[in-house]
Amino acid sequence: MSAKIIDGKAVAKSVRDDVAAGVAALEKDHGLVPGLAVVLVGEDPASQVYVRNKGIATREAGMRSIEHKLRAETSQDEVIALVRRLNGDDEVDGILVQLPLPDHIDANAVINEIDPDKDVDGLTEVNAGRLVLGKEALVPCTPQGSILLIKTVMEDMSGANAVVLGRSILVGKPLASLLLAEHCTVTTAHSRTRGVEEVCRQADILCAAVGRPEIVKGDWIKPGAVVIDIGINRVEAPEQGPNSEAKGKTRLVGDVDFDAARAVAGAITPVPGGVGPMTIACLLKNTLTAARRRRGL
Ligand SMILES: Nc1nc(=O)c2c([nH]1)NC[C@@H]1CN(c3ccc(C(=O)N[C@@H](CCC(=O)O)C(=O)O)cc3)C=[N+]21
Ligand SMILES: [Mg+2]
Repeated sequence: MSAKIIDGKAVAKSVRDDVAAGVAALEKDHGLVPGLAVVLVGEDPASQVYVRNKGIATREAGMRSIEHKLRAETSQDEVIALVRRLNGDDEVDGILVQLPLPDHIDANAVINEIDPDKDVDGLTEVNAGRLVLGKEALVPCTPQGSILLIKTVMEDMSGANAVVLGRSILVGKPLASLLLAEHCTVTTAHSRTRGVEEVCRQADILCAAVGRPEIVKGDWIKPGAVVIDIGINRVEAPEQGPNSEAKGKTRLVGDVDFDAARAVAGAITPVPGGVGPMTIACLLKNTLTAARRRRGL
């Protein structure tokens, strides 16, 4: 048996098309063009690529992209002052502060300055609280995208055993809340979990978000399970010898040993082309949602 490969790029495209249609309707009916402000501090190359891609996707959806690029030495107070300015700017519907921030800045302090109704990353304490309480929230993009991908292969998650590997604030914790809201029986496993392989083998839905390349092996997976690989790990391309042209090149791998897993799973997301594209699509979705809700639409 070989698993169905879940095409995150295709699902993301359809989410983005829906967002674009919603944006067009908002402009036609109300003369509103949603705006997404992205704040980048420093010159981290990976972050620069993400921010550029977000800008392109935002404009493709018909929204305004407002990019603030600050020097790596920018003080925490200056970043907070910018966030407050964006909070007060009516043209700005969504605010995303790109993580990680430089070491001298307390990311928590900055994130919690964001107006919760513009917090399109869903990372403020207010949105995290709303999510856990089952209230209307802006939901973190990667977990939201993961749920949408599961729904493409599983009509009803009710009663399913869902295991989330990882307990980060960005992914693991909110994903566990979302799975619970879908009526799954949810287990969060992490570095202190005893017998993690056996825990994973019970999963009808296995979500891996620990940031360790290919740690989930084929024999951790229950036959027929849905496997959502949230890891994005850049590793040295191993097939390249010292004389290879590609020496020093890297490739992207997930937290799951894909080739082994696809022989056991019922459905699986690839890396790249799985959850990653959904993250950006859901960011656009949240920005449209924020633009509507802020105006009671
Ligand atoms: N405030 C904040 N919110 C974030 O959501 C956030 C962040 N900071 N900092 C960095 C991480 C990472 N992240 C990704 C988004 C899309 C892809 C993505 O589209 N990946 C492609 C491949 C991209 C590539 O080739 O590098 C894929 O998986 O197919 C990956 C990673 C959002 N993050
Ligand atoms: Mg996110």
